[in-house]
Amino acid sequence: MASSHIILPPDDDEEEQRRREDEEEDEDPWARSVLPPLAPEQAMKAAAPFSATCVRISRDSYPNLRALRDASSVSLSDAAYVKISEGDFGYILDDVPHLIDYVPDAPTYPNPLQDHPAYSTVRQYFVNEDDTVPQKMVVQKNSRRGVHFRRAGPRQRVYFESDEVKACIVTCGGLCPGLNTVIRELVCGLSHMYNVNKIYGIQNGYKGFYSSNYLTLTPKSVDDIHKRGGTILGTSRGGHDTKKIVDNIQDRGINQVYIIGGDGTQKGAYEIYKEIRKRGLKVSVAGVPKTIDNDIAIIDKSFGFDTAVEEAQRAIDSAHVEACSAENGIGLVKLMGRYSGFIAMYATLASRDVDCCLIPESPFYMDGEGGLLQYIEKRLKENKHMVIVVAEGAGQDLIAKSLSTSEQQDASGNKLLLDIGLWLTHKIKDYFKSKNVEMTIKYIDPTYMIRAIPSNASDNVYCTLLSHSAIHGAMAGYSSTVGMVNGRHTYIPFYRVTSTRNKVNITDRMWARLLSSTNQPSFISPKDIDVAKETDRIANKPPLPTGINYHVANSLDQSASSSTNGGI
Ligand SMILES: Nc1ncnc2c1ncn2[C@@H]1O[C@H](COP(=O)(O)OP(=O)(O)O)[C@@H](O)[C@H]1O
Ligand SMILES: O=P(O)(O)OC[C@H]1O[C@](O)(COP(=O)(O)O)[C@@H](O)[C@@H]1O
Ligand SMILES: [Mg+2]
Repeated sequence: MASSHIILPPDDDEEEQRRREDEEEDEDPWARSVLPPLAPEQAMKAAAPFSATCVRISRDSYPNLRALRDASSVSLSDAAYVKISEGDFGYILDDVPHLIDYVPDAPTYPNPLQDHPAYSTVRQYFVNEDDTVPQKMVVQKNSRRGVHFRRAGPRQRVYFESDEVKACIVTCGGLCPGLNTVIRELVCGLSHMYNVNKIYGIQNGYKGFYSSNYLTLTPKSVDDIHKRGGTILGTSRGGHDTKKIVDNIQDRGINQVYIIGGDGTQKGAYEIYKEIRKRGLKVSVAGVPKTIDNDIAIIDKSFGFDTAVEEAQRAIDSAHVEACSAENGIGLVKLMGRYSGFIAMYATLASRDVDCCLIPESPFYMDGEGGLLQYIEKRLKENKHMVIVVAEGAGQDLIAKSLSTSEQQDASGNKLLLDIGLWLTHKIKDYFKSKNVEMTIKYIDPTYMIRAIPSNASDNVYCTLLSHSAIHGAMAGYSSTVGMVNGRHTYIPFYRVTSTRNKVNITDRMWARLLSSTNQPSFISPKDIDVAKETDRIANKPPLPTGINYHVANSLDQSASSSTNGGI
């Protein structure tokens, strides 16, 4: 496959001079992009695992970099870490960093799996270095091949000897079913597949790197933890002090860091990686994305999500029973989902007993024609009972307005939510009281119950595969987040999973299915739909703009590059 790596320009005088000129012309900070710490020869080596041709980006390419930034939300400081390659027919590899990007002489060793009695029998067990997975599956005849991620899995050669590995595992952020399974599978996978026996658990999230003892983990000590909810390591919000964390990694000789957590955690993992790289340490950083809200970008689905949706059914069933057993009974269930309403949407679709689902992505209003109260009244008249599911992040603007409270944050900087369930309960009660209509409302808040349980069978298997991908990647010298993309396991650059958030798209067919199953009003005007479509169009813009010159030998033909969706 013909491909080329984009390497930002080295810091030589001539370039410097040109950059200064550019600065004067153009105040866009991207044009003054920080230069990478790599010399071109090192960069060439860095590309070696992908057998690519490295190409320096010249001054002429700055506009392209700016466009890349605009299209994929790459921040200025990320520029030096982005590894983009191009191939035939619009193929783009959004690659992940590798140890030899900055430790060019790191030795390699044969993968011990080849002598493993179970794995050595697998035909084609090792992943081909050139294997990549497309981000978008649906294409047209003339589509460009679009963005790809490196396929996860065991490599023929690894960058660590088994004896040399000192691994640590940390869990951060809120709970999620499956955390213990991931911990277990990381410990057992490292031990059973790669004969690693120095594995440590960091207690209570990021701050545990510098404030607590490290726990020794063995396959025996984690043997049955997957049957328990929560995390045996403990977790926390806040406390990410990059310098202190990396000081401890360095002092204790840790060379593989496994970080399980959500979007905030993956941002933290990226900071740790950058500091490790700055110090030239031979350390792999592997992020395993965790989020009960399913709001991490790029990946198909987060582990624990299915378990959470399943558990939510029990609350909805109870709400339904309560509602059916009363005159004008309403069952109201609040589910998690700070910014994204996936749990509420899937739990509603699965249940079929829900008459209205409210999520943060779809603003609603209470009073007047087409409002929530009018709909509830109509539904009770028709059916004598109803069930409402609300995601905790929905309607926050309405509560804030009526209570005139100021926004508060948790230790990680996440917005602290006001209780939409309680607020709705009072509003609904007041409404019917003012109309002299008898009714009963039962508010069920199972939010913490659905994330504190152990993962179900399919999430357990998913956790195992994610953990194995993380181990294979770290052993092979990659630093990245692992994730399933279109059903295949991949290594995704940290910046890609943290630069945007996965949200329910209220202009796609899934939300329409929900509306048709509940019969609730959409609460949006045609004008709002146009705005949502436009937002969606912008969000789905290809990460690389069309028709740009990336110094690729086999550049794209004009017709392909002018396709409206950028060929992705
Ligand atoms: N931008 C960031 N840079 C570095 N660390 C971060 C960042 N955002 C969050 N973190 C750290 O990641 C950890 C978990 O973040 P949090 O948002 O609470 O949960 P989650 O990872 O589940 O989203 C916390 O310890 C927090 O300090
Ligand atoms: O655990 P806390 O601090 O009460 O926060 C609750 C939040 O945690 C979540 O369950 C998950 O959030 P994270 O992915 O950031 O961990 C949200 O749905 C919810 O809003
Ligand atoms: Mg989060």
